[in-house]
Amino acid sequence: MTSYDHDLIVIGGGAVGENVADYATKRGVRVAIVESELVGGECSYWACMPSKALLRSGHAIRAAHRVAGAREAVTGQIDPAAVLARRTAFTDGWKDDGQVAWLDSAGIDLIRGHGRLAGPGLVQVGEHVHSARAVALATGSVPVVADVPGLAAARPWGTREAAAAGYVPSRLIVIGGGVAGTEMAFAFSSLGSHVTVLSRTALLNGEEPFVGEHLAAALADEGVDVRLGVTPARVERATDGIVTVVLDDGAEIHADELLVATGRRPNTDDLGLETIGLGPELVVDDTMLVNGTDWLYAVGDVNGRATLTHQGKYQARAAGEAIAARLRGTPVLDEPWGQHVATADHAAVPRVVFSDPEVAGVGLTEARAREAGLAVRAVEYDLGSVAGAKLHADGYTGRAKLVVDEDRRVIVGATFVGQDVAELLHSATVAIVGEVTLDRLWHAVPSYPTVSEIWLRLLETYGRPA
Ligand SMILES: Cc1cc2nc3c(=O)[nH]c(=O)nc-3n(C[C@H](O)[C@H](O)[C@H](O)COP(=O)(O)OP(=O)(O)OC[C@H]3O[C@@H](n4cnc5c(N)ncnc54)[C@H](O)[C@@H]3O)c2cc1C
Ligand SMILES: NC(=O)c1ccc[n+]([C@@H]2O[C@H](COP(=O)([O-])OP(=O)(O)OC[C@H]3O[C@@H](n4cnc5c(N)ncnc54)[C@H](O)[C@@H]3O)[C@@H](O)[C@H]2O)c1
Repeated sequence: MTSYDHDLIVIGGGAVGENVADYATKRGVRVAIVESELVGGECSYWACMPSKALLRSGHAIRAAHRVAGAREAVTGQIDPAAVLARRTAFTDGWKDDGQVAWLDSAGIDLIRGHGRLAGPGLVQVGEHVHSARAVALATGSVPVVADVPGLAAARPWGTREAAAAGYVPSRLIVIGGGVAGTEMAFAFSSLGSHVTVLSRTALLNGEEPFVGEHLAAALADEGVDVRLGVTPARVERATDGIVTVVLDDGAEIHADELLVATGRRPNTDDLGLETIGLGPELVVDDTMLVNGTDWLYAVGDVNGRATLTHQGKYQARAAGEAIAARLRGTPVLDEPWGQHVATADHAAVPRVVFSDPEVAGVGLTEARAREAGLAVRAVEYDLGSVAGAKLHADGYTGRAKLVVDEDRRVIVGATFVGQDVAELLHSATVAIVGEVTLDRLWHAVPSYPTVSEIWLRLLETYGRPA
């Protein structure tokens, strides 16, 4: 009988890798994690946590300003140094001692270094080759930098540098009108930067069209210069440090820093995939098993299915337990919505953008549903006219939309834009995953006067059968 160093080696100790390891370990699998930087990964140190910490203080101040009686109590300015210090506290000062202690307490081995496949079930770290019955890749994603002449030489910030910023530049240009660019524009504008956003398309172009319109208006209200439909043609950084972006229409914009947030791609660089006959694009089944193998898994951002921490962790729970089941020889429950599959990746991925107003969406947009061939009907409603929203903030503005599959009479997509709508989203996720029919939804009564009454208004707009 062959002996292995471990039952499972997980390459990459971000949130996703940790969860694969945790769920497999709890089922009796002996696991090691290989990590080349900090245990906890991008989300903990350079993405979700620090970016949300940078955003939160500005949101709190604006929320108080929107309520008469409270606004009079907020008389000072935001304190950027205190915000940056609070952000740093959320990253534990970019130290992973707490995460390492957790791995230890969970009985998961940690191997520090760059992991690379060296053949089936073999992982090379430095000079040493470790063997395992199964390997899970959880190596995350890396930024895609736009191919603009002069950009690399201008030493732009990526999202890492922005999230870990030690100071607030007085002028900041953001290239990219996606999730990261939009959030960072709100964060640095709140902190006092004069921000210019350059986007080829509407902001958050993949969401319902009213999303980008609300965000562009809110950013403009904040004093952000939002330029849509523009493409940077050239970038230069002068010897005095000032950055100039020249647009395709010849316009020039000057700033102290430039942030590039133009998307990410799976991190399959230097992973040794060629040693097992695979190329850089990993295709997985719903248990995250890589096609053409019976021992290799790819989980989280690296498989490109849904590049969000919560969805990667969901995949990790399924994969960790599927790996354990296969290693033990017990049944793999891989029917749709079974214990060992990530079916929700196809139907119900929740997305929150922590802008102000917030954006919260789950499932399909109307356009995506139609592209998928579904017979859908969509209804929209003005969130600002719901009593709970009016109480929540004076002059509340927002919008909501449901996309209904007319054949099954269930919701396949929901989108909300407005202050604090993130907490509304899980109700829609439960409705989609549970395939709750519209007829039954009429019996899910929202409390009065909450923002959730938007559900009733949307149902009334859709109408009841005669
Ligand atoms: C600015 C920004 C903000 C974001 N905000 C949110 C948010 O609010 N909510 C949300 O859900 N998602 C957010 N995301 C997305 C989220 O960060 C990712 O979906 C998440 O980090 C993916 O987790 P992961 O474990 O797959 O990868 P990662 O977190 O990238 O972890 C991968 C780990 O693998 C390690 N590694 C890589 N290669 C090797 C190797 N060969 N050997 C050893 N170790 C290796 C890396 O060092 C890293 O620790 C944000 C992303 C960005 C860029
Ligand atoms: N709140 C959250 O959950 C959150 C926040 C930030 C990031 N993220 C995750 O991180 C990922 C990366 O974020 P992102 O905003 O970089 O990606 P994105 O795909 O959301 O947006 C990229 C933007 O860059 C633009 N772009 C691409 N190439 C360009 C070019 N050559 N020139 C000019 N513009 C160009 C695109 O049109 C798009 O607007 C997201 O997909 C998301 O999964 C999540």
